[in-house]
Amino acid sequence: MIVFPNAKINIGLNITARRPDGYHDLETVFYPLKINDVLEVIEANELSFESTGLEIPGDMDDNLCVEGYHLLKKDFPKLPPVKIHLHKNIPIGAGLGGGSSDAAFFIKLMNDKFSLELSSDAMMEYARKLGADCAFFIENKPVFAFEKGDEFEEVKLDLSGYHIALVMPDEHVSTAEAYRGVKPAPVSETLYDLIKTPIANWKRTIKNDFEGHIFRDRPAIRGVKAELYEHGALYASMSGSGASVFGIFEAEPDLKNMEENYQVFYNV
Ligand SMILES: C[C@](O)(CO)[C@H](O)COP(=O)(O)OP(=O)(O)OC[C@H]1O[C@@H](n2ccc(N)nc2=O)[C@H](O)[C@@H]1O
Ligand SMILES: Nc1ncnc2c1ncn2[C@@H]1O[C@H](COP(=O)(O)OP(=O)(O)OP(=O)(O)O)[C@@H](O)[C@H]1O
Repeated sequence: MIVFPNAKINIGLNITARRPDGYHDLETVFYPLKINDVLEVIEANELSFESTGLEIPGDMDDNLCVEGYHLLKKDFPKLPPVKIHLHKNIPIGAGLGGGSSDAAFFIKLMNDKFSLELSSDAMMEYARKLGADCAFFIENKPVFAFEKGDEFEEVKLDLSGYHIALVMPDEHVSTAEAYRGVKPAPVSETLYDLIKTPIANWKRTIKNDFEGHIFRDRPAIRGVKAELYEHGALYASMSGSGASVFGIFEAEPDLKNMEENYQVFYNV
């Protein structure tokens, strides 16, 4: 069985409080992107994991798909061993949630393949244990997310009439490091309301709280956002904890000069 885990972007990200468990409360809007990994699972005699494509840091046991297998196996001891093949295409350490998506799609695939009969809520519960971003990818539709980023309210947001371009500078930001640099603060106007306003307003109203310190330490990323605006973006922002930056355009932009320095994905 083969599935195609996709990336996400965060449109707006407000970090509102530090939680007693060391995590942070936040509000963000998750939007699915058309950049995909390929994940194949075959029944086998022993558990194995192999990856092709982009190199994934860490060994087999650190991979979120393998962690997902162990998590399910605890509750479904009869689950047979599987061979997992992941072709990695979503940039890593990019704020695109690639690892989280692989894990969520792995859970959905195992649920289908072995008829585990888990509800969407039950799969989200497993996903939450693997990472804050992970639960979003179970239903994988635009949502306003709150608390740790793993509780959701559906939002009607359809950007299919726009062109989203994604630019990947040659920088990788660790999520934990990104959170350490932020001073949480409550918001005066919730993103849940702001996201319903015209995109032309977003440049003024919708922010990613990570940009402050990450742009200070890594000016190249700030430069990418500025260039997207110079190319006519209606809205541009770093995604999640970076380092990728996306731009929302009315028509397909010509970013050829950016392609010389960065990896550019069009119409994602
Ligand atoms: C930056 C975002 O991608 C925005 O969507 C997410 O908040 C990160 O989600 P994720 O990568 O799935 O995060 P996890 O793997 O659960 O956590 C990685 C690290 O990020 C920090 N973390 C994450 C989520 C959150 N709400 N508060 C945090 O402080 C913690 O230090 C944690 O150890
Ligand atoms: N299947 C996987 N794909 C990529 N990274 C993985 C995977 N499983 C575990 N990891 C670990 O997770 C780390 C970050 O992965 P990922 O690419 O999802 O981060 P990110 O782009 O910063 O996403 P996020 O938006 O969730 O912060 C990697 O450095 C790697 O060690």
